[in-house]
Amino acid sequence: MVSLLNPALFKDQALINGIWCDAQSQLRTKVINPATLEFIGSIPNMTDVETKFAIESSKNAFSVWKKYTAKERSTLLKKWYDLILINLNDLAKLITIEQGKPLVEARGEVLYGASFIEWFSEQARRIEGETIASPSNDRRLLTIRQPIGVCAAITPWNFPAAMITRKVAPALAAGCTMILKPASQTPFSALALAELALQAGIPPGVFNVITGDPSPIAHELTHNSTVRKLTFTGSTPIGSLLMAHGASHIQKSSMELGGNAPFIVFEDADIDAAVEGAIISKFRNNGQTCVCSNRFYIHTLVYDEFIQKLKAKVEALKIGNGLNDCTSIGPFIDENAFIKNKEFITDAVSKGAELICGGERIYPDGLNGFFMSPAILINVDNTMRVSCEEIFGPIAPIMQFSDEKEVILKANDTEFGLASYFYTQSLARTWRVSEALEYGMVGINTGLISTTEAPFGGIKQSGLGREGSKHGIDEYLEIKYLCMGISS
Ligand SMILES: NC(=O)C1=CN([C@@H]2O[C@H](COP(=O)(O)OP(=O)(O)OC[C@H]3O[C@@H](n4cnc5c(N)ncnc54)[C@H](OP(=O)(O)O)[C@@H]3O)[C@@H](O)[C@H]2O)C=CC1
Ligand SMILES: O=C(O)CCCC(=O)O
Repeated sequence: MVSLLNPALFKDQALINGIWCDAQSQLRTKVINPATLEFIGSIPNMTDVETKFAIESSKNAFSVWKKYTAKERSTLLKKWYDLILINLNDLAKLITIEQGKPLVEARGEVLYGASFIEWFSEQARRIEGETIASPSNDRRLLTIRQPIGVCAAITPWNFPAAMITRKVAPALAAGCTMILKPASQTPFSALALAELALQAGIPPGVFNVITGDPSPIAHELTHNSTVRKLTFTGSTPIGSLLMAHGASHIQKSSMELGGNAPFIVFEDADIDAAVEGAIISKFRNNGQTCVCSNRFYIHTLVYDEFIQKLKAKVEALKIGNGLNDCTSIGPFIDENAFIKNKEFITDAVSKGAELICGGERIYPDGLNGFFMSPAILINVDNTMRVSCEEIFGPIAPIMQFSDEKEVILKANDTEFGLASYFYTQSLARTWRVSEALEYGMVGINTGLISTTEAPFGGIKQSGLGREGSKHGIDEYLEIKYLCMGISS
């Protein structure tokens, strides 16, 4: 049992129509702490049966919620935001215990997650239509924007709070209702957020949370034509599967999928800044974010300096239980993630790469969790899995280059297109490279790009749609065109 300042935040039931409930089967799934392997609690193992109830509840709630004025919705979202800030420390502790990230990052995630609720509480009041110049005097043309209706979200374990608010807040701001299925490995943050939404006065059924077996739940969410929109963050294969399911009734979807971010350091870069950016963009959340740098391209003229400085910083990272204040790197989410990363290293080394630090299983302070020391691989090439697949772990694969055109070709040579990064002090190169990179997001002289105010999303197989920013709410609105005949 987790000890919290506000014990009411630890919920181990699903929330349907404002009522905390168990699975009809009474089956439950265990959740463990990935740093200690200790049992945290368990959650109802629901299936399509409970999903149908949740959809019905969301449908009924939609008929009420869509009639709230924009200001009323905005006020309730703002109350939710305020309650999250009041409970910041408990929510951060829950994230660290179920996901493993250091407490300082978990606090950052709660604030980042809350910022979407604050932002969309403001955007709720800026949903606007347009008037259109008419081609004839006997007609007037205009548009209004209306909520899509019942929406569903399926979220991953790497950001147990922020991936929820980034989807739920714009949906509710638009006047939609939402059914969430959080990741089974990190459900407690989502359930705590739902409890706070109830306390804020968001009406029953507007935000439902169901936990359990992803296949039957997702099957119902994607085949039931009441659910007009699905938003997903996770792996590309599951995103593709969900889109295919939803296609049966032309379900609208937004997808935030895998990445393979290049991180390019040109010869005119500020190397200390580039090393700092590399540490943040590669090792944040133990490398488990979709925008983490996946491949480093370093210009030959600054290669030795970059490697030497990066290695010193990587070796200084403190690995351990995220609840300890000095920890900068936590565990993998599970053993499979550890094994996958070990295989990346073995594959790369067998093809000629050199492991210059890390890559070992470790037991910091005697902990049994899924820990690996952060690794740097040099002499990497594009035949190695580590440069083609999403790593999602603390491995930095490094390659050299000497020509701008060549490095852009290599950076774009992937089916992914989410985040990319480069370092230079040349203004002309900044524009050239920014325009040439085939990615939804480009970090220039920074390794940290995410913020509520900016559009987050990818191109190619990294996804569809944008989250956050003024565009995020559009994903939950339909445009309706009104054509008014006018007798003269
Ligand atoms: N873009 C991103 O931010 C993320 C990318 N990934 C990538 O995916 C890899 C694998 O991670 P993993 O956690 O397995 O990612 P998944 O895509 O499998 O999981 C993400 C979400 O999808 C759900 N899910 C799993 N299987 C199905 C299914 N058949 N139908 C519907 N929903 C499903 C999961 O539920 P449940 O938890 O119940 O299994 C979870 O809620 C990572 O190593 C990383 O490369 C992973 C997470 C986030
Ligand atoms: O990994 C993700 O899907 C979310 C990235 C977190 C962020 O930077 O917004």
